[in-house]
Amino acid sequence: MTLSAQYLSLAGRLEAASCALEKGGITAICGPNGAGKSSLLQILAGLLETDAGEVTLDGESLASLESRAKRLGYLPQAPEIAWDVTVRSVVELGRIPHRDAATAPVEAAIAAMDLAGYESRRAQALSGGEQARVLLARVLAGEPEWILADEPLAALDIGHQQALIGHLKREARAGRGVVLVLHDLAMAMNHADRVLVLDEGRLVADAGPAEALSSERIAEVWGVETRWLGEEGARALAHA
Ligand SMILES: Nc1ncnc2c1ncn2[C@@H]1O[C@H](COP(=O)(O)OP(=O)(O)OP(=O)(O)O)[C@@H](O)[C@H]1O
Repeated sequence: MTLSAQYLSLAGRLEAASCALEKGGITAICGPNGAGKSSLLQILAGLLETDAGEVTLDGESLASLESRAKRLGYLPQAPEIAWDVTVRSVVELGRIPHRDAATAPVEAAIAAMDLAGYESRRAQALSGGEQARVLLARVLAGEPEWILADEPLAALDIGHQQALIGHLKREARAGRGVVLVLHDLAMAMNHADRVLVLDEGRLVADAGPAEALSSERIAEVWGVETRWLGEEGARALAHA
């Protein structure tokens, strides 16, 4: 049930980062530009080699795990669709690790990402946010145990952001692991169960959102004076 990283180091990108992530909740990875968030996510997904350290899934090294692609679904930062194919074909690619043509997960993913009616359209000709939803649907169609998504909310309008975070919360409650790189600290504060904060390649916090994203920590790591407004679960971040 655990995706675990031990002393991950990669020159200029990460320094001895260790964490043990659990299924059943949303973990957010936050930090300033260049802090190492995408690098950590790619390493957790088994897509980037480290100079030192190891990632294990339920105690087994990712490096030697044959079922990695089936168990870990990864969405890169600012993805683009480079192939001239239909929306449905892109979403169906999510089934490749399973080597099947199951339609129910494809339909469910299309519905979850509000893409009903888009199935026959050319994916390349969609807007940036629509393409982002198609690529998210591809990840969901693979029904991975872990969803690792780099800035999945960045291109989405507020309605689709709310819908996606609601969907990911339900996936987490249903027992999946969800790990999201987020720049929107209010989203992390309101929706994550746990927040990892990276600063210049070092993991400087691994705690619940209120502790990890305190105003003091934001000042220290991001160099910005802020204060949290509103109630728990509906906080907004204001410049102090
Ligand atoms: N392919 C690469 N080769 C070498 N260094 C890289 C590579 N990709 C990123 N870096 C460097 O590693 C550091 C961490 O980059 P990373 O993309 O992990 O940061 P990030 O926290 O995701 O940043 P952002 O918020 O800007 O997306 C940066 O200094 C970056 O310049």
